[in-house]
Amino acid sequence: MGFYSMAVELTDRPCLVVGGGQVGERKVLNLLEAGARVTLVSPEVTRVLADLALARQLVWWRREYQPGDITGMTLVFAVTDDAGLNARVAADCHQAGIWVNVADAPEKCTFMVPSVVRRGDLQIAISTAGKSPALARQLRKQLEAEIGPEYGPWVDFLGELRPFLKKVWPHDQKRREELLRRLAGDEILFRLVARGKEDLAKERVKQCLSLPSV
Ligand SMILES: C[C@@]1(CC(=O)O)c2cc3[nH]c(cc4nc(cc5[nH]c(cc(n2)[C@H]1CCC(=O)O)[C@@](C)(CC(=O)O)[C@@H]5CCC(=O)O)C(CC(=O)O)=C4CCC(=O)O)c(CCC(=O)O)c3CC(=O)O
Ligand SMILES: NC(=O)C1=CN([C@@H]2O[C@H](COP(=O)(O)OP(=O)(O)OC[C@H]3O[C@@H](n4cnc5c(N)ncnc54)[C@H](O)[C@@H]3O)[C@@H](O)[C@H]2O)C=CC1
Repeated sequence: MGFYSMAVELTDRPCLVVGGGQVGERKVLNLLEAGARVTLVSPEVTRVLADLALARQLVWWRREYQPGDITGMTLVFAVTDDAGLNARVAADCHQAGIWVNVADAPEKCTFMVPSVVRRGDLQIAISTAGKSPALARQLRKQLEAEIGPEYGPWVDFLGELRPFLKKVWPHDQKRREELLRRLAGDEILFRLVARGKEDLAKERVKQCLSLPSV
């Protein structure tokens, strides 16, 4: 059965990470980047995680997992090196109806973490449904070489155009769609924005507005 991909809003949402090793560290860093409120439960943690706890970027419960820990959590990550414990965390979450990621047991996950190319608000997520995380990572590296940092400002630019075009043609959705598709693939505009020449790019958009629709 296939998996359903989502882009999830986690700002200020409580998320629990059980286990503070290498895998826990990777999950925590991604959660913090998404603005989640992270609680970490683990007797020992990596240096990076201990520093984040000291800087109050996360809450660290320095002890072993207890069943009540998952209460009220939006997402839970069972990422210890103890398979039995990970399975218990998963069972607690399944029973409580809480989404859970299990580092060593894809079949117990109610969500998996994809490999992600990040360029500002553009994200490209790669999932293999747990069949080959190594392939997901390799494809991320390939895409990172192809999709450069200039895609961040490009997405911002296109994001500004949409509400503008809605104002210009509030009732002509078909025309807006045609133009937005054309602009998203416009090589010259892309290069202008990549060179920081947003003003020139906007001029070009105005020219496009006067063109007959295709
Ligand atoms: C099911 C899933 C659950 C989850 O964690 O969400 C899961 C499970 C497991 N991973 C294992 C191993 C490795 N994981 C990685 C790397 C990543 N793993 C990630 C996700 C996922 N891993 C989910 C499925 C994602 C999907 O396939 O769609 C990434 C994409 C995202 C992230 O973790 O942030 C991140 C890359 C980030 C990046 O760099 O872009 C590497 C590569 C490396 O480290 O170089 C290896 C070694 C090579 C290999 O095994 O392929 C093992 C065996 C452990 C063992 O053998 O003991 C299990 C357990 C099992 O399979 O039983
Ligand atoms: N999903 C993924 O991307 C990957 C998953 N894995 C799997 O993830 C597991 C964890 O890997 P690492 O982080 O490298 O292990 P690790 O040994 O570096 O860290 C394990 C952490 O779990 C904590 N822990 C142990 N018992 C605990 C308990 N009862 N309550 C709370 N915390 C507890 C330890 O203090 C430690 O911080 C491995 O067993 C491996 O099978 C490994 C590589 C990638």
